[in-house]
Amino acid sequence: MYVDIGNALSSVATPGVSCDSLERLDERVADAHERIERGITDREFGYAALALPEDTDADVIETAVEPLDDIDVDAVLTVGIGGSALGAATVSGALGPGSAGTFVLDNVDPRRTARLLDDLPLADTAVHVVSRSGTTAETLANFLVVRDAYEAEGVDWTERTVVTTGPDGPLRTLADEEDLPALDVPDGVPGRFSALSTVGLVPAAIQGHDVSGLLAGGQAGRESLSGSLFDCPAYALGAISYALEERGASQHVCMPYSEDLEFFAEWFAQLWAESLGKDGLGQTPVRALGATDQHSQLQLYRAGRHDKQVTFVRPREHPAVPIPETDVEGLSYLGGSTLGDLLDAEFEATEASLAAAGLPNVRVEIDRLDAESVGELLYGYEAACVLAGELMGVETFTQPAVEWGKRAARGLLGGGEFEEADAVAEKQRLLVE
Ligand SMILES: O=P(O)(O)OC[C@H]1O[C@H](O)[C@H](O)[C@@H](O)[C@@H]1O
Repeated sequence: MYVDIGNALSSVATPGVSCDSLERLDERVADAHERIERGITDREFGYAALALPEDTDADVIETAVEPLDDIDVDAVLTVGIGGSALGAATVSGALGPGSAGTFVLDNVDPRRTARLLDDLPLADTAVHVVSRSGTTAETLANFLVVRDAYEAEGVDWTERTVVTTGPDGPLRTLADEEDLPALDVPDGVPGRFSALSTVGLVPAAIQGHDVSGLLAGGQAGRESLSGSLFDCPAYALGAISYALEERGASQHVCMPYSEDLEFFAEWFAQLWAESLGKDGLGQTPVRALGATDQHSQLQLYRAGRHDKQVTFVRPREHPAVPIPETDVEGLSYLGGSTLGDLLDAEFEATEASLAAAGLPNVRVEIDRLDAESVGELLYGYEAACVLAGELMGVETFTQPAVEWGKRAARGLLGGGEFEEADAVAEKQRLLVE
């Protein structure tokens, strides 16, 4: 992974702004790096995520999905939500379908769920049900609906299902009762940091992707961590994002120039929002796609309120799709190029346009969309996020605000006594009166 913060540095280095000078910032990166290293070594909660490339056993994942070889798997359906869905969606999205298409049920929208279950060839569809807690209402409800659809078609779902969950909870009970292949979530790793584990890699294994390569890429990211933002791409990204946030960049636009990285932008949104949105701080993540969103959002980024950091994410190599020569007047300039050339030109023009307008932007590149590069990209963003959290002084690995809503929803559905549900009921009562 390569990170170029050149276009953002001038914003940070502007004299008189209430932001650390670069030198001081780098000293703080060195301190934070020491803290992070201690956390990784001791496998402390959260920091353990940065040890996943070493701790995840590709063989365990590959062995768990072996029984699926007896079925001609055409599709893999992930049933999970948040960190239990987005890592897998990102990996599979970035690497492409491999031997089976991937689908994700991470919402309880009845229209979408019904349509998806109607369309999927269930006899040839493997299901990966993931919930770290084993209690998340959306995931368990969707799984019950999926099971029912298999039974209605007379297809044995138990032969097609792999579960990944924690040691307790209803999902673990169900896996035990039905004798399903069940993988453990890694200890001490919050869902949004678990892409490079059983949580994120099962669909990739079913699709025949190179799970060891993904972990090797993560390990390259691990080995690149060092005590200076000038030597470590991940920390350059984390430190500049922190510094820009301090300077008013309250929004962080993640703009991949690759359709296959669209899920990556969604994964980034959860990582950044849940980890850093605390104590009145944090950057609101915004998802955009190059070149498409140049034609819808770029006007705002360049000429609207300068409260944004734009981070471009792109592979350096593209498959060659030549644009045919034409003698149509006004189009001849396209002939002889490839779609990749055009995409690159669009990217470079946009980057220059934002820089010329003084909007800080960062460039994150990988060589190509292969297992190693994607593993390194995911690891690099996680390390960037952990570093930014250290610099901001927030509790990166918790999400109390999300949990309030989860408890309230369960309470409202009769899933136990929850004070939060009482608060919602009281608010509804006041609205009615
Ligand atoms: O994996 P689960 O326990 O089902 O949790 C799924 C998701 O639930 C919540 O929304 C949390 O805020 C997320 O961080 C988590 O990834």
